[in-house]
Amino acid sequence: MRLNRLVHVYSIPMRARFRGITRRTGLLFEGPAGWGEFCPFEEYDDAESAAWLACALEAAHEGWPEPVRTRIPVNCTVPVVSPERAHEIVARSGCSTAKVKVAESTLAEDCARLEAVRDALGPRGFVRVDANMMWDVDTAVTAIRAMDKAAGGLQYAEQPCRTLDELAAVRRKAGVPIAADESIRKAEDPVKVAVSGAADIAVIKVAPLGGVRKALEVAEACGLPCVVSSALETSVGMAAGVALAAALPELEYACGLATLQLLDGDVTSDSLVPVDGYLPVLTKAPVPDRAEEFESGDRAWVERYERVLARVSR
Ligand SMILES: O=C(O)CCC(=O)c1ccccc1C(=O)O
Ligand SMILES: [Mg+2]
Repeated sequence: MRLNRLVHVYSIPMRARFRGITRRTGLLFEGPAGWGEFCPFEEYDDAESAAWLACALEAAHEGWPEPVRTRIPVNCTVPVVSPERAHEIVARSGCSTAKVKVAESTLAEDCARLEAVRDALGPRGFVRVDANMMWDVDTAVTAIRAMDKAAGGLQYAEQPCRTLDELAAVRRKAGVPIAADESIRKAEDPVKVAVSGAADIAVIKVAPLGGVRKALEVAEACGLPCVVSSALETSVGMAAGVALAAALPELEYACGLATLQLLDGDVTSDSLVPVDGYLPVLTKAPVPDRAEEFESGDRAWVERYERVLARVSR
């Protein structure tokens, strides 16, 4: 495959630290079908990054399957911030579902943040938490029960522990539905992983799963209701997640695609930020007409892209 001509390497500061990072970096390129975004996290090796490139190549060279809906309900995402800041994020978001990152601070701090989130949402909103595999079974059960009380009811708890056996045990004991995220996207073969005995909901991410078509296969194979969630892409990559959510036969839950607000800027003037809790479905990624403002000039990204490209086109 020929190297694409037009390439931008971006670096955008995060408004708050999220999953340990304070800047988001990646590469954008254009193909005959539109723009694609290649943005595996910095620590990912070339093997793990190959799926992320397959997702970007699908956007740039093939385009996406037909949507079955025109807008996507989304949750706002609350990082580890003060209760006051959490309240503000939720109240300003316009979303009726909030996902709160937990397990990075004390349980008391998580509970205080959840109380603030419930206060901002009102009694009819939905609150979910994401622990990113941080707990063992006993810690998870204790924490989830306490957080369920503090939040005035949890919609689900995402990936409380590392393994499927642990998720199944927490699911039996905690009395709150469980969602699998890392168990799917980090699996040897995401299509074959048997999550339905361990979780109630599947979180699917378009870039780590290798594109919209691959992720649709994963969604169908897992046999669970799905929540499409972002990997902190700019609007270019986010459009692929929106295309996946738009093509899923069923969509019961709000999706984790409202993460542009976590970045201090975007590469396009057509930013995919939600209005009244929904994102519009696009047929292709927006043009990154503001990429120059965030251009990092980091050649290492171009080298990474070329190495991984050689791997996927082998
Ligand atoms: O789901 C959301 O609301 C936002 C996306 C999110 O949390 C996330 C973003 C980047 C990397 C990992 C995760 C995660 O779900 O664990
Ligand atoms: Mg998660």
